[in-house]
Amino acid sequence: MGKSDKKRILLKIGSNVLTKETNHISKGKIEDIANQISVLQDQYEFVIVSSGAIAAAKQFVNLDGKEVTVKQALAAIGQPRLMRIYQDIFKDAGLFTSQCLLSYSDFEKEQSKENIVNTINVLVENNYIPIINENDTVATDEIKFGDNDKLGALTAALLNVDLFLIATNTNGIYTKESMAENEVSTIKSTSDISALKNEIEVSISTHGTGGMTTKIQAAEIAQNTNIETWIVNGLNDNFIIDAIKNKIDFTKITTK
Ligand SMILES: Nc1ncnc2c1ncn2[C@@H]1O[C@H](COP(=O)(O)OP(=O)(O)O)[C@@H](O)[C@H]1O
Ligand SMILES: N[C@@H](CCC(=O)OP(=O)(O)O)C(=O)O
Repeated sequence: MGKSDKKRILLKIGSNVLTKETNHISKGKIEDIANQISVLQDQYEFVIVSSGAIAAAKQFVNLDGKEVTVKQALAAIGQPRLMRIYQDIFKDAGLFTSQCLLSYSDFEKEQSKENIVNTINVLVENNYIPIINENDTVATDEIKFGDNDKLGALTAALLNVDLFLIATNTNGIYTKESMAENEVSTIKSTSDISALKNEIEVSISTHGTGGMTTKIQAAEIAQNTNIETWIVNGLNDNFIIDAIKNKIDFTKITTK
């Protein structure tokens, strides 16, 4: 089978977006993503890195304790539930889904890397959208640090995608001045990762999360393999299409 001439997008969707900042998975958000993929599918093919396993479990089960093993158990309970929600909603939009569970260490072994690429290529060629999450039973990196950004970047680099799109809950990366003044202003385009890191240092304490730091590290991994990263507000409907059409503010981290 020949390689398609479609542009390949690695779409990373964080728990904040998937839950629309509530305590349950938003079917409306998954519908929004499915509808956009269906509109774009003639020109773009998608590989998804999706968080949300723990959130999907928490909405119906309560396990005692806050330690990592409890989170791992919650992820094991929630992952099939999350996948069923994806499968049902994507099917209604005429799309097929598949699940791949990966961990960082898989990206350190040549054989595993080759196997990942081959499997994902067959899935995509046959129109089964791969939905990737960390294999939380065997690896705890992402649930310890609370983000799938690095997993998204490693996958984007391994697959040599055309675009790495991180869907989060802000209109991209804001300048530290604008955050301090409470009138946020998006950094629209830059290739200067170290300058971006400086913007964030102060902003983290303002907002009290390290969320953007891991996104910038992820963008750096992508940039090192010549891939552009877009950080887009996934809470808004139609965010992928609107970003492609340049109708919304978001941050582009361009290649050097
Ligand atoms: N300069 C900045 N611009 C935008 N958001 C920032 C900045 N610095 C820190 N943040 C924080 O990063 C958060 C996004 O990261 P995170 O909470 O990990 O989301 P996700 O679940 O999408 O991975 C924002 O909601 C914001 O609180
Ligand atoms: N892999 C886990 C946790 C990953 C996580 O929380 O990441 P993110 O929402 O991207 O910051 C899950 O699916 O719940």
